[in-house]
Amino acid sequence: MTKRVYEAAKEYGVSAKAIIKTLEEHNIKAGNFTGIDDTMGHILDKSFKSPKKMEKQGVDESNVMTDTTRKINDGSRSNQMKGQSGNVKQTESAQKPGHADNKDRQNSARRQTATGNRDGQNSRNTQNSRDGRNNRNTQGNRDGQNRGMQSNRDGQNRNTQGRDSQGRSTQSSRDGQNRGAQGNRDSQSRNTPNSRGGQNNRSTPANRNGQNNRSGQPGQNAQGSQNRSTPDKKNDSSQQNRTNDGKRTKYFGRPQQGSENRNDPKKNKRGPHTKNNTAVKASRPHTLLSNVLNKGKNKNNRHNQRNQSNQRDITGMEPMRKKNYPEAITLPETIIIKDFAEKLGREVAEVIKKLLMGGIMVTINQEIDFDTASLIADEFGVTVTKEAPPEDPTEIEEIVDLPETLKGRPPVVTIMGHVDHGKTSLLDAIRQTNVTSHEAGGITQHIGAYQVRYNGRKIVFMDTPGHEAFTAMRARGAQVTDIAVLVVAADDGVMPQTIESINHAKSAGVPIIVAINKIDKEGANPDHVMQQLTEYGLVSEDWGGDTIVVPVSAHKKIGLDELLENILVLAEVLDLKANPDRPAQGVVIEAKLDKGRGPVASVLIQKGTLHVGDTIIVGTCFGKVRAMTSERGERVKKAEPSIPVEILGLNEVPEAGDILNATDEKLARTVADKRLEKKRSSELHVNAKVTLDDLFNQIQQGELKELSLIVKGDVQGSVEALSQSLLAIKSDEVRIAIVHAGVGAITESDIMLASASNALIIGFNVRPDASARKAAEHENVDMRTYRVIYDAINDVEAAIKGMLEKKYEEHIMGRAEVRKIITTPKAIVGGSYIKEGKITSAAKIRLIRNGIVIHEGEIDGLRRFKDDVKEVAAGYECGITLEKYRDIKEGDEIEAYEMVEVAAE
Ligand SMILES: Nc1nc2c(ncn2[C@@H]2O[C@H](COP(=O)(O)OP(=O)(O)OP(=O)(O)O)[C@@H](O)[C@H]2O)c(=O)[nH]1
Repeated sequence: MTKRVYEAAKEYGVSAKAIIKTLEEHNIKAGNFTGIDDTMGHILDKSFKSPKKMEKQGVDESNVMTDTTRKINDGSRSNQMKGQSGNVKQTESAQKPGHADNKDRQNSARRQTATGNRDGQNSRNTQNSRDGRNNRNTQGNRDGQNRGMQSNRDGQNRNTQGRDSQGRSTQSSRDGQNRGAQGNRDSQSRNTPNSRGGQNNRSTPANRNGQNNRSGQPGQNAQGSQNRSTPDKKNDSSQQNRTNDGKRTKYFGRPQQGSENRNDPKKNKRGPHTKNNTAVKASRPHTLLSNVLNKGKNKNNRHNQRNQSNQRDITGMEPMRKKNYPEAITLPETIIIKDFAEKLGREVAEVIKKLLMGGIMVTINQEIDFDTASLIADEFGVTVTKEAPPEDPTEIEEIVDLPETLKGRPPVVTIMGHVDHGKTSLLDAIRQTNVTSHEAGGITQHIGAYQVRYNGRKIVFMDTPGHEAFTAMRARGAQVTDIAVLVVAADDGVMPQTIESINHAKSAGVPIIVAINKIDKEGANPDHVMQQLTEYGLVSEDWGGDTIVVPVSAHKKIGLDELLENILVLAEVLDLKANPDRPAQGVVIEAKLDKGRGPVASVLIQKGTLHVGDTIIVGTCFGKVRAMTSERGERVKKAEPSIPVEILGLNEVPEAGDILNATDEKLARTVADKRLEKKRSSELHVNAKVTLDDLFNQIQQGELKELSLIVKGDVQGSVEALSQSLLAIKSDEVRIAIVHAGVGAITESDIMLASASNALIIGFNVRPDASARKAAEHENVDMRTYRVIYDAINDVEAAIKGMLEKKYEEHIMGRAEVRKIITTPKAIVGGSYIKEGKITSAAKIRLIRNGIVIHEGEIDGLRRFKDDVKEVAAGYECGITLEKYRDIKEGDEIEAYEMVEVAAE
């Protein structure tokens, strides 16, 4: 009777676990009650019997295993050890050129070893005249054993295809053994790994080979399985094995045939390097299938897949289903993962995985930018070039100016600085000294910029001090400023807007000249200012830095020449140039509709020269330049780079920051039309947004069948409660859907979601953050915030029924940031900085922490220095105490608002 694992364990004096583990290492799954077949027996012998014992047993076993087979077995082992065969001819052939090409010598060795085994098997089969059952068992055992040993030697390889193939062979052997030698093994045996091996074998080449051998034809898998499941048949099969003993070469016909082919290259259709080919050829269709199966079986095993391809290489065959990965691809600015994977010829999962490894989480339909995509493509060894962006019919083609066409142009200067530090006074002082007195005549008029002449050279000053104009232009992609003059009052020093100005200039890449103003004033301390500026990276040239610092007095007109001189020096360093001989390009600084003259636009020409009579396109407007005027009110016929002019002749009023292009009339018209179309459609899109006020109207007009809501709240409980209550609102006309509900402040992404899904945002005890407010304004998204759930539900219900009462509207006055907490015996004072608008002592306030409203109430005290004040404007600091509330913390936001009565419509 067959030994069970636990019995064997006793016999070897080891634990059953050790037995199971050892068998597992040889790809045999076993449990405590699994019967030990011969293959297993040999494995266990080798593992748990001492060499001496083994030797002895080897002799003892001579009645089972012939000397020949042992020799071959040894040969196979030595093949494995050396990675080459010294004594088996067929194995030598494995080293022929086709294999020598193979870089993976290790695999080659493995392959050779496998072949050696097979060969050995064949020769055994041929030579052996012993009982078929035994032979087959022996073969099976040896085969299994050898390969098992190989697996042992190369643990890594256990999961490779090589190993698979070994595994399959092993299983096949076992299978053959089961069916052949122990055809009537008990059912338990069928449930052992062997029988599982048998199942696998049905789809594996080795087994199929075995089956073919047995049946003499392929496609006997079913029979194989029948054998296993039908004892009678199994017996038949074993009977057949035995009776067919003499025809064993037929049994193993294919390998034998393969062996012949290997020995005789002439017979080998695939050429000299196909020793293995032949073997594989015989089983190629099976291999294909088994590859697929193995892929599924071992899909998580990268090594396996890698070695599969190695194995194929060793065979010298074309890798099966070889993918032709592109070497180079072109990519647009952004690409969806799915399309990207397609371009790479890779699985989406592979691409996502690579991104994940780079710390980027994406989904199949998500977009990645060109840079990210190039990095990933690089990982796959694919070269990337950027696709030319599709032509935009709303764009005017950029003219590239050759270096030789460029000529010097005046610098354009913007004056920036904190409130009251003297920007306007400085501009005026420069204008008075350098415009009115030097260029007599003409009434100066405001056109947004003016030119001054100093030492025979021009400087253009933007007439709108402060960074508002600067940032507005930049937001539209227009950069007009070459140099920023940062005005800092010598008595006040660096203030919040000074820092903001520095940051704006820095982010725009505009060099800064510091003008320390009011040096005439008592208490002026320019050194202190210079000291403060070093903290922001502005180190004066006098102190070894590279920032030009000029002490000035706008009032006393001190240092103005020096300032202008330095502007010109810096301009020279900047080497400001433009091509004046080309169609003009400029930026609108200001625009208005003049009753008498029609649309008027102040433009700063940046490239080329604008002439009266030129056809121009400015944003969505177009026209012919009817007249041009300088800031002195003089009519001019042309305007060169850096020159500000006021132009007449446009069909509409453009917006500040719009780009002017001189072009031909037809193009101007069509492009302006396209731009207008684009603008209208985007406006239409924005206008279609649902609002609580317009809800009833939209429902009535049948425009709205579903009211989408985004619910944000301070805690999960309130979000859930509010969502449930909102969903419970009954209406025949409209269905309520909550597209998103979450905890936390209303963010920009909530707004974008609301915009995309035409949803209303209902906030409970939360407020929108700054970017969300801006986005909501831009996207026309209606946000409603509540402190009482009941109010929110009431409002939505009333809006659906068209009964929304709206007597008062909340008007946000300003926002302050609490920067320091001052504790006094009487109160907790929030030392705050007014970021936007203003805060008045009578305002209602909300105290917001991380976007959550933590308190709503009134202001108790508003102080600047030691004085109580009624209001504090943006850019100033103040102390705020709240009525009956002391939990103020640094970083909190105080939002001041008032309720404004809305006039009845
Ligand atoms: N003593 C002295 N006072 C000056 C000087 N320059 C400006 N001032 C005064 O400082 C105050 C603010 O000057 P503005 O030119 O209005 O300052 P600003 O920076 O343009 O102010 P905003 O336009 O409010 O941002 C005015 O009262 C000026 O008279 C100066 O050089 N010396």
